[in-house]
Amino acid sequence: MPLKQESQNKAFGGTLTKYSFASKSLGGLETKFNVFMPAEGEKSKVPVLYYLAGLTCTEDTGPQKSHLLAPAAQHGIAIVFPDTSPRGAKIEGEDADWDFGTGAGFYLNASSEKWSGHYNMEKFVVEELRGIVQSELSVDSERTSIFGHSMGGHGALSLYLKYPGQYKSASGFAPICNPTECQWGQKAFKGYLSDPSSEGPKHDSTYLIASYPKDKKVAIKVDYGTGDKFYQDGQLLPENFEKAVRDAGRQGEVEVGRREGYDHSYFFISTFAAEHVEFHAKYLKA
Ligand SMILES: N[C@@H](CCC(=O)N[C@@H](CSC=O)C(=O)NCC(=O)O)C(=O)O
Repeated sequence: MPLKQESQNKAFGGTLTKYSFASKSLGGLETKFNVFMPAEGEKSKVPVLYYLAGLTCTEDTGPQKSHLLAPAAQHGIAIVFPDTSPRGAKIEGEDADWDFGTGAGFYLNASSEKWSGHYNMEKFVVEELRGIVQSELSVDSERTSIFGHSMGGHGALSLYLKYPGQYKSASGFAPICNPTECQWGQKAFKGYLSDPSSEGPKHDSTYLIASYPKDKKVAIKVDYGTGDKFYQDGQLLPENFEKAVRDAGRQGEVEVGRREGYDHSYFFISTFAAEHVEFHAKYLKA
């Protein structure tokens, strides 16, 4: 696999390395991702977390702003930080809005003809990047979990629920919990999906939780802030997800933290970063 190393920095006793490669899932476009590898990775394969960032972010936002590296180093866990969309697909309208197209891939495979050649972030994260990370880096892919922020929180929860068993646990910082019912999700699904009303629920955690296999336990953690303007504007809808969790009889398997006064920013994420890594460490190191 022609992985090109773009940069490397020593951090918290381990390394943060940026790689690039030409992605098949993204129609051959070059993509970049960062990997935090704790010191333990030099001697043996370590568990791995995928961090999916939100709208307008890149592969650099998480490592630079989340404060996730120190707790990951403490628990001996690697973190992979992919980009949030393909870049440079040259599709008309791709750069027109900050909440659709570039920087807004929504972690699904587009089914509409216009976008489906490149906008396949689901396949990219679940299959292609995971395969590359497993074959090229010192990680134990049997011990993989996923988390993310906002659009990336939607990605983490929905991919966890769509692929039972592939991820040991999932968590979201202010995740978009019910994309078919909020403006961000409706706009994305209308653009990327050829039949949003029938396909949308298949990418929506608030619906997916009901069909998760009954013989498997769910391990999900969500935190959101009451001072988050996107929560106040109805973009996140954690209450709808909580109701779906109750209806599915999964109350004991999903933790939802309502954090008084916190907003949508990386100050909120960094406040709860260590708690989320600790949550995942329980499942990754069980
Ligand atoms: N440009 C927008 C704000 C965009 C924004 O807040 N993006 C969030 C993710 S929102 C959901 O996915 C983010 O993580 N931004 C990066 C950061 O460093 O904060 C606007 O004008 O409102």
